[in-house]
Amino acid sequence: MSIDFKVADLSLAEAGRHQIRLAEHEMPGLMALRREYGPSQPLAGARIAGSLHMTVQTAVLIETLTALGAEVRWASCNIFSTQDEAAAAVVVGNGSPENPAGVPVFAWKNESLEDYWWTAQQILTWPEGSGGPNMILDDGGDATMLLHKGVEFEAAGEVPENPQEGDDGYSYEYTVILDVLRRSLAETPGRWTEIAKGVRGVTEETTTGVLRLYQLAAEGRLLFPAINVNDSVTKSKFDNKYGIRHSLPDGLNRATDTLIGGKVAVVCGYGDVGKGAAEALRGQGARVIVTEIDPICALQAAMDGYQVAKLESVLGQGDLFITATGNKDIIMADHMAKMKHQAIVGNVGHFDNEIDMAGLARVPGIRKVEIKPQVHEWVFDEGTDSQRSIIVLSEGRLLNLGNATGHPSFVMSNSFANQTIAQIELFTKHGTPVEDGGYANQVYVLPKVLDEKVARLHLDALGVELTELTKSQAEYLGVDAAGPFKPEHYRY
Ligand SMILES: NC(=O)c1ccc[n+]([C@@H]2O[C@H](COP(=O)([O-])OP(=O)(O)OC[C@H]3O[C@@H](n4cnc5c(N)ncnc54)[C@H](O)[C@@H]3O)[C@@H](O)[C@H]2O)c1
Ligand SMILES: Nc1ncnc2c1ncn2CC[C@H](O)C(=O)O
Repeated sequence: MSIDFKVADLSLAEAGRHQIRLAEHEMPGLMALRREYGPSQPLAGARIAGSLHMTVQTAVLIETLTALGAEVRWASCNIFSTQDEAAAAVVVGNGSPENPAGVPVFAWKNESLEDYWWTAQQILTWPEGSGGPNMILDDGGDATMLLHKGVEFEAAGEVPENPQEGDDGYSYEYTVILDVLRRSLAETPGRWTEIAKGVRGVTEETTTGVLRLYQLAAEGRLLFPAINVNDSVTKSKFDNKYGIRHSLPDGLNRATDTLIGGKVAVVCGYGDVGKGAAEALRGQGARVIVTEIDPICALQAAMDGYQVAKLESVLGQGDLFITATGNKDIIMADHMAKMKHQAIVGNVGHFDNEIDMAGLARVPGIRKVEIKPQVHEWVFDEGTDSQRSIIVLSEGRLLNLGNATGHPSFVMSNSFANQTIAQIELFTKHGTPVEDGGYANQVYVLPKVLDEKVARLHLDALGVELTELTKSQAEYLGVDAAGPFKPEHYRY
């Protein structure tokens, strides 16, 4: 291979290619964008650092970006979410003229945290003379955060001391990140500042990554423009909800094959993901209890027929606990100690900070038993009359990608069509004055007309027959018959 890469097993490439070929049929949005923009090559010159779950669906996204002229380097945004056959197929390539040599991928299932942060460096540091990345495509914001922290510490002239266990804000992963940056500053001072200068913008996939972007922007620390892909309606109201509705039961069944029907399922968080999770579990016959902090979402859950309770009130009832909050410290060790024998605990939020895995490991006498990869039994009070255990999936990381293969292609086609359009927007509008439609170092959402375009690209495949507004109806509604059909403040 003439490119650099690190994947589990290149011999899986043929198997991956078959799955990618079938996925293309299920991703009409991406395939339509390849037809529409292929001739004009709008991403020619784009060098995209991608940090997003390396799945079969992501492979179709990557090969759409290269079909539009981009060079790409890719890592996964989670240590368990890579499908090794997809990674191998992307490295080998699809033999197209725009992608003759394949794409450098640095991702494999079951990375260590040290591996993970090594892969993040690989997508941000391009071969000598290549010019480095000029676009970032992020999911959760780890690549964007590494670059921003690198610039911050280079400006400070040093990397802070590693926090010690027990310090506020301590996590082992954060010490890994600081070690990476400390080595980098020693080896190549100014590297991250140089890289950041070349980046035209970042497009962010998910709710949690978007939160981090708005925080950076609010502090005036965002180093380049950003597009919040998550809040395209055709992303968050589809992927987050209908995607999890499909992939949560998939993950649970592959992990434990425990019957869900008749059981009590507790879903923490009733936002877009929690709504899909609750619907899926009710669809399997579970009695679903929701926890929420937001009175509006709590009222929605109640009106959708769910009991809404505090987690502490239902610990002894739940057979299944799923976190979907995008927040931290949701299920703590003392909660898990009070759960029923063999209760199943899993997370579908972006990060593993929703479930207190570190606290669980510190419980006196606790024993961790690997049932199979990404399925662990944690035994409390072993050898005593009160011995019991819980089953934790994917070590608290998102189980639909750790224990299964994530959302299906059709729903990811919506998300990734938004990603592709957002990449084209930021790359081609670089240098355009804001008053002429360019982008400042702020966070933007794609215009509704593009959101509706993504929806249109997916209607035929589902046999949708769209009604057209008459001229007088359009005038009555005060909209253009071709759309956009809703005001910006409309909530879908
Ligand atoms: N696993 C996947 O494939 C996948 C897909 C999309 C998004 N996500 C991630 O899932 C998470 C949720 O995404 P979302 O779009 O549903 O976000 P959201 O903001 O729409 O919903 C989160 C909900 O959790 C609630 N919440 C916050 N703290 C809580 C607490 N302590 N107790 C109970 N409820 C609480 C909020 O009020 C909100 O209603 C994010 O981390 C997002 O990045 C994962
Ligand atoms: N199949 C998938 N491929 C890539 N990413 C996936 C897949 N399923 C869920 N995700 C997570 C991305 C999702 O848009 C998010 O917001 O986290």
